[in-house]
Amino acid sequence: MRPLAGSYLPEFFHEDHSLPKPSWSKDMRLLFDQFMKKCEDGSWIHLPSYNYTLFQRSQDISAFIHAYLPTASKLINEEKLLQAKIFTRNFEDGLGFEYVMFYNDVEKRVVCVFEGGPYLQGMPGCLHGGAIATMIDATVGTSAMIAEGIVMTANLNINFKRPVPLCSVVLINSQLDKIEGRKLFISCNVQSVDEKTLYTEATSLFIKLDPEKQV
Ligand SMILES: CCCCCCCCCCCC(=O)SCCNC(=O)CCNC(=O)[C@H](O)C(C)(C)COP(=O)(O)OP(=O)(O)OC[C@H]1O[C@@H](n2cnc3c(N)ncnc32)[C@H](O)[C@@H]1OP(=O)(O)O
Repeated sequence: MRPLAGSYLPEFFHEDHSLPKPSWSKDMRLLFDQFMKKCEDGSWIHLPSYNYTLFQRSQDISAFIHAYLPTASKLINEEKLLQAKIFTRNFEDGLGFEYVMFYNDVEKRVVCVFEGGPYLQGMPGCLHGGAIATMIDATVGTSAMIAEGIVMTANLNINFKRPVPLCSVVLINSQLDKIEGRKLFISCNVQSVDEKTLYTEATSLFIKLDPEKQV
């Protein structure tokens, strides 16, 4: 399996969607700048984000699925796979998921600065719970992938404690708690920018995929 490499991907997939855009709010931009400052001494790393999955060439996606997900591969339409994109990165700017992640290797933490746009409404004026769950999964998933490579979410347990106001900026803080064999335990919370409101708490279990197993 070839590793993910920027030079290996077609030019139009190189756009890093985690960089500031005119649609970002002042809070989002401020937090981005604060974290970029923390990156200067190397303690934090800015994680780029693209709108493709691990591989873009159809034969590589196919090889991945056959190696890691042989059961699913029987039901997958390979032609449709050519259109596959990460769904959090395919809304128009400012309308859906706007986010940027940073990683601290010493603390084993991934922090996501997230602003959920107007197309993510659930209850009036509030962010849809599924959108929050998606971003929690993406944040803890990133943490798991950094630690162990090819992983899948086995369990995601979420307590929604306060509604998240639509179009507000939140901090998603994740922490790799422990690794036991193929199991990764990662906890997470979602807080307001001023850290005064705890919106959501979550725990998760990720499993490192074993290509010897028929999943
Ligand atoms: C560039 C782009 C970046 C983009 C980066 C963005 C990252 C996004 C991340 C998104 C990730 C997803 O949404 S993934 C999509 C949602 N998830 C899925 O579809 C996964 C579906 N489930 C599965 O395929 C399977 O259950 C697996 C792979 C998770 C595990 O299967 P397996 O490999 O056969 O493992 P198995 O033997 O069953 O379990 C291994 C050990 O884990 C335990 N275990 C397994 N499941 C559970 C469970 N739910 N709760 C407790 N414990 C469990 C077992 O008891 C066992 O413990 P012991 O006996 O060893 O002690």
